[in-house]
Formats: sequence, C-alpha cells, structure tokens
Amino acid sequence: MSADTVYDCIVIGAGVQGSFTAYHLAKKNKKTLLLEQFVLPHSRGSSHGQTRVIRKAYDQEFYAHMLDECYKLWAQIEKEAGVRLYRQTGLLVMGPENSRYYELVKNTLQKNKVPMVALTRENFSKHIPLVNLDEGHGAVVEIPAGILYADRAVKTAQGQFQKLGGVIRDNAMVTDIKPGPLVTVVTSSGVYRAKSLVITAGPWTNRLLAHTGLELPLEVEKINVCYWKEKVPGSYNIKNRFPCFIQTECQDTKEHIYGLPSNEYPGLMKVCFHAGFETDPDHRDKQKNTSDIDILQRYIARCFPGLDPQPAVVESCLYTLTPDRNFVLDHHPAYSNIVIGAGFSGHGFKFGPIIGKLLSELSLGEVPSYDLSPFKIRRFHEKTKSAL
Ligand SMILES: Cc1cc2nc3c(=O)[nH]c(=O)nc-3n(C[C@H](O)[C@H](O)[C@H](O)COP(=O)(O)OP(=O)(O)OC[C@H]3O[C@@H](n4cnc5c(N)ncnc54)[C@H](O)[C@@H]3O)c2cc1C
Ligand SMILES: O=C(O)[C@@H]1CCCC=N1
Repeated sequence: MSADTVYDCIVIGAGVQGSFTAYHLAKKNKKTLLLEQFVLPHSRGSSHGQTRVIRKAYDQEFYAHMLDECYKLWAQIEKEAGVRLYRQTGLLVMGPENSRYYELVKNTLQKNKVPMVALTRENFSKHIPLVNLDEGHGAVVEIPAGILYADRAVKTAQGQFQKLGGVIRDNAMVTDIKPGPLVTVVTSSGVYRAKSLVITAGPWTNRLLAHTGLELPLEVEKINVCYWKEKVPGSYNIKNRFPCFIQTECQDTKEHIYGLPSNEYPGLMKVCFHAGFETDPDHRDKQKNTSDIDILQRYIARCFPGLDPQPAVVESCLYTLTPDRNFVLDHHPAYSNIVIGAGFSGHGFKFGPIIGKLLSELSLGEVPSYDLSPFKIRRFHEKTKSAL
C-alpha cells in the first residue's frame, strides 16, 4: 500500500476483538489496516494465554443468545483455517441454592434449552470426584461449554485476515487520532487515513479516546492468573474429562472463582479469582496485591483437596471493567465514523467472532445483527443523570 492509501477502515489494537473485527471487514472486501503497538504476539494486554472458557451460563439472557451464533462462527473459522480452537469440557456451575444469581444462571440454561445435568448432593462426588461442594450449594453442569485455545485463536484470526488481503502493522503505537470524514491516525511508524476507525485498544482505550475528547468509565485491573499443582498428576486433567468450573460465590467472597482443567502446563490446574486490583496498563508489574490469592488458597484447601493449596505459577493479565460489567459496542457520540469496542470486563474472549462481526457492521453503517442497547455509551450518562 502506498503512503497515500485511504483504507476503508483502520482497526486499532490486535487483541481478540480487533483481530476478529479486521477479519470480518476483510471478509466483506473492505481495505483494512490493523494496527498494534507491540510486536506480535505479545502478553501485555488481555487476550494472551493458552485458554479461555466458553459458556452460556450467564445471568443475562442476551449473552446466551449471542453465544448461539458465536459457537457457529468459532466452528466456521476452525474449518476455514484447518485448526482446532474449541474443545468441549462441560462447565460445572456451583453456587448457593438460595442465591438470585445462581438461580438466574440456571434459568438462562433451562430457558435456552442448553443441555445440562443438575447434580444432587448425593450423586455429586460420583460425577465430580475430588471436589467438595459447599454446604447449601447446588451444582449443574452445562454440557456444551468448554475451552477456547486463546493464543491460537488470535493468531488464526490475524492469519485469516492477512489471507484475505488485510494489512497488519505491529510495533506501531497510535499516538494521535484526527477525526473527520477521513480519519487520520498517527503512529510511531507512519500516518494512515481511513473512512472509518474502530478502537479496540483494551486497557488503553481511554488513552486513545482522549484524542477524541471522550472518556469512558473504565477501570483497568491486574488479574493474578494462578496455576495449582495436582497432588496426583492427571486428577483434574482435561483428558480425564474434568470440566471447567465457576463457583458463583462462597463463604469467602461474593466474586466468582473459576477454573479450567489441567491442560496447558502439565500437572497444573488454572484457578483464578474473577477480580483484581486497579493498575496502569503500562505499569502493571508495580501492582503487587495478592489478597485474592489468600482467598483462592482457602477455597482450594476446602473444595479442591487434590490440589496443593500454594500456587505453583502466577502470571498476569488485564481486565477492563465497565461499572455494569457489560461491554461497550457503539459509535463515538461525536464522530459516527469512529466505533468503539471496549470494556469486555473479563468475559469477552468467547464473544470474539461475534464482537468482530458487530463492530464491522457498525463501522460500515449497517444495522447490527443484535440489539445493542445493553452496550451503548449513553447508559453511563443515564445512570449519572438519574443519580442526581
Ligand atoms: C485472566 C483472564 C481470564 C479471562 N478468562 C476469560 C474466559 O475464560 N472467557 C472469556 O470469554 N473471557 C475471558 N477473559 C476476558 C478476555 O480475555 C478479554 O475480554 C479479551 O481478551 C479482551 O480483548 P481486547 O481485544 O478488548 O483487549 P486486548 O487483548 O488487550 O487488545 C487490545 C490491544 O490494543 C493494543 N493497543 C492499545 N493501545 C494501542 C495503541 N495506542 N496503538 C496500537 N495498539 C494499541 C494493545 O497492545 C492490545 O494488543 C479473561 C481475561 C483475563 C485477563
Ligand atoms: O468469561 C468466563 O467464562 C470466565 C469465567 C468466569 C469468570 C470470567 N471469565
């Protein structure tokens, strides 16, 4: 492409959401440029690591609805690229039987006819050995849920995008955005122009939006990603059909604790706390709070007796949280040819292919395939006004 190429669209940020957005735009024959500040692949944002959970067990039904198409889109890109990105493991959901949240999750699964098994206290340990169910808690297994191979998925979306003629420039940090009928994007390695711009910059979103006079209520948190050693290797292994799990709340915390079967590191199971500690994305290593690990240790000692209750490996990742934990998928309030995909609040990976499709639709001025009202920017202002 020559220096004065005008792209149909520039996408800023090559995490899962930007990579799938670029891929969908290229599928629609749009001349698309994907910009990334770091050399790819990297582990400084939110999309790195080997695995993520895919599930329909949500308290809000609109997520379960989007997941129907999402599973199809994951299968489609697997077929196109000839790679495996999803593996069914099932998802064990445990929570207090009298809690509203646990009830809503079960309702979503039932109403959407998701194949599931309700476990009783009597048959729980037969089906799920080496897990202790807390007193007063119920358990259901969402059968089709599973894991996504995260790093491989991001690489696949980028690879398919390039095969369709898309251009990726990594090591290209965006330092300025000049809105207009043609948007100008200034990077550390060149200046680019496009008819539309999609910002999928994860934890750095507000830094980029500052160039456009907008600030969203986003909080960036560092998550301690903990791996725990199996006392007997293989006891919680994916090959032995151990499922992913979510503990919706327990005596130590109202937050989710979740885990994935041992798979990525031999003999280690990933179990994490679904909340972290506020950080600056460029200085997350300075955030050293580990009080979440204390909670995990107590939980593991009580409920996962087959794991050593000392983390064997601790890595880090970033969440970008909105106040209501729903995503932002919207046009910029002042510039309709700038589209924002942000605030994926620690649960956005599974939606990558559908987010990409929706952001591509918004950037092309098409009617989005889903009702995007839960994801609109104006909900933040409405909240502020009604609080006054
Ligand atoms: C520990 C952990 C576990 C999770 N588990 C799950 C799960 O099980 N299931 C699930 O569905 N989701 C899960 N998530 C959430 C999911 O991973 C995120 O929602 C998703 O990765 C967000 O992707 P993103 O593309 O918005 O952000 P990112 O991956 O951070 O991508 C943004 C990109 O923009 C780039 N960028 C930023 N600023 C600039 C700039 N100025 N110029 C150029 N490029 C720039 C960044 O370098 C980055 O590559 C988890 C997240 C974490 C951290
Ligand atoms: O989104 C997911 O499925 C995971 C597991 C539960 C907590 C957050 N991420």
